Amino acid sequence: MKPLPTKSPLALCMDSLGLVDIAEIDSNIHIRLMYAQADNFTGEVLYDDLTEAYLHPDAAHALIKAQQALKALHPAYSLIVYDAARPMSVQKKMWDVVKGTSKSKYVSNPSRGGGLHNYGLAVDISILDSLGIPLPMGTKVDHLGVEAHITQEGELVRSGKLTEAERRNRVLLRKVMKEGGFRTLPSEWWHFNYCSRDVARQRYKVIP
Ligand SMILES: C[C@@H](N)C(=O)N[C@H](C)C(=O)O
Ligand SMILES: [Zn+2]
Repeated sequence: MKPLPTKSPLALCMDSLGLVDIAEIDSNIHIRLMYAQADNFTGEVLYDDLTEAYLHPDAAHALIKAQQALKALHPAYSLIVYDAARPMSVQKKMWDVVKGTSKSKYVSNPSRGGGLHNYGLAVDISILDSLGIPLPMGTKVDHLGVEAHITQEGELVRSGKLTEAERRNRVLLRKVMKEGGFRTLPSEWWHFNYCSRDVARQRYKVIP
């Protein structure tokens, strides 16, 4: 008999908090955690023992609805998750990199309660085409700058910083995520919250 794969301490901690491994509930959603490699905005590996994407069950079910909405429109496309539940200990490392810089507005401050990732209620996500290649969205995921803002896409297209096809791809991502029940974040095309910060603080638990 094949032995069961062993889970890392962080994965077991996520399990113990009642979070769900997205791959276990929908194996068609791709997972590639961007903070498990050093080529992220911090320049450091932040998840040295996590390869799974976890979410609170409420957000996980919304994500499955979003994947179904995408498949209904484009059967060959699939969602790809770059980050999901994120411990507050990791949020502190991110914050230390940006605090006191112009990039601090792109990271939730842990001393103010952090953000929705720290409850397993936010996801960083994009769309893969039929060949498994991410659709062009105008910037890489986690580009901390105005080109990633969703509030100025018309102007970005007019000034040649975003193509019309890239804008349409972002619109498609927003459409299916909203159908799932997620909300957008003005400064990041890839980030979606399941609920407001107030609701998260009232009804859900922080991941330490
Ligand atoms: C750093 C970026 N990927 C991110 O997650 N930003 C949000 C706003 C957060 O830190 O909660
Ligand atoms: Zn995010």
